[in-house]
Amino acid sequence: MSTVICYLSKRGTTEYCAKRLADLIDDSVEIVDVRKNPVGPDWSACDTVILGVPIYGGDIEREFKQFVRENWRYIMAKRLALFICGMLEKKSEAEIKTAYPEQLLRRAFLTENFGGRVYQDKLGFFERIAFRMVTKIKEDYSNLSEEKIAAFAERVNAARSAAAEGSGDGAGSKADSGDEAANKPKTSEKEIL
Ligand SMILES: Cc1cc2nc3c(=O)[nH]c(=O)nc-3n(C[C@H](O)[C@H](O)[C@H](O)COP(=O)(O)O)c2cc1C
Repeated sequence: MSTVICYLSKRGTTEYCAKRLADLIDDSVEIVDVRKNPVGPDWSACDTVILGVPIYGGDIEREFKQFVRENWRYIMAKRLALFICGMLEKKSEAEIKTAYPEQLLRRAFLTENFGGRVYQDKLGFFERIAFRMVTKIKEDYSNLSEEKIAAFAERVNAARSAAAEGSGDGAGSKADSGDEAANKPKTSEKEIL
């Protein structure tokens, strides 16, 4: 069994995080850009799913929501970890809740905001204005945390090893996120959305 990281990225930061995680996770990892592959991976081949999405204007892109909706039953059946890329650290908790439906959050054994980065010359005129309004930042800026990415990967590795040794997902698992559920879809998206 392998790990799949499904992400959306507008300007490369979330993609960078997905690739860093893939380097740090001790497993064969498939990376899926949901804009290029909205159908998703071969879900039967993986037991661990990581989702990652950036925050813009307090929300996430419609395509990502659609990807999650359309693949709900598969995602809910796997060992699940979720991240966002957002610069507003104080809003991390609220933005994670905005990015992911409540049931996905309950299902996940791990959630994190890795921070974000912006290069002003990559922004269009209106986006530059919107960015300044939201963040009050006028320069290039990064608060992306390599430490958080590494710690996240470590917990994914720990969960996989614990499951391999037969002791659940080993990472503060929640009631219905045990390994026995990893490949058995229980809930259809129609029941949820
Ligand atoms: C126009 C604009 C609006 C943004 N709004 C938010 C926001 O509401 N909350 C937040 O935490 N970060 C916000 N950010 C920061 C982005 O989440 C950050 O740059 C992230 O790294 C982008 O990821 P990406 O490169 O994968 O698209 C905003 C950035 C821009 C350019």
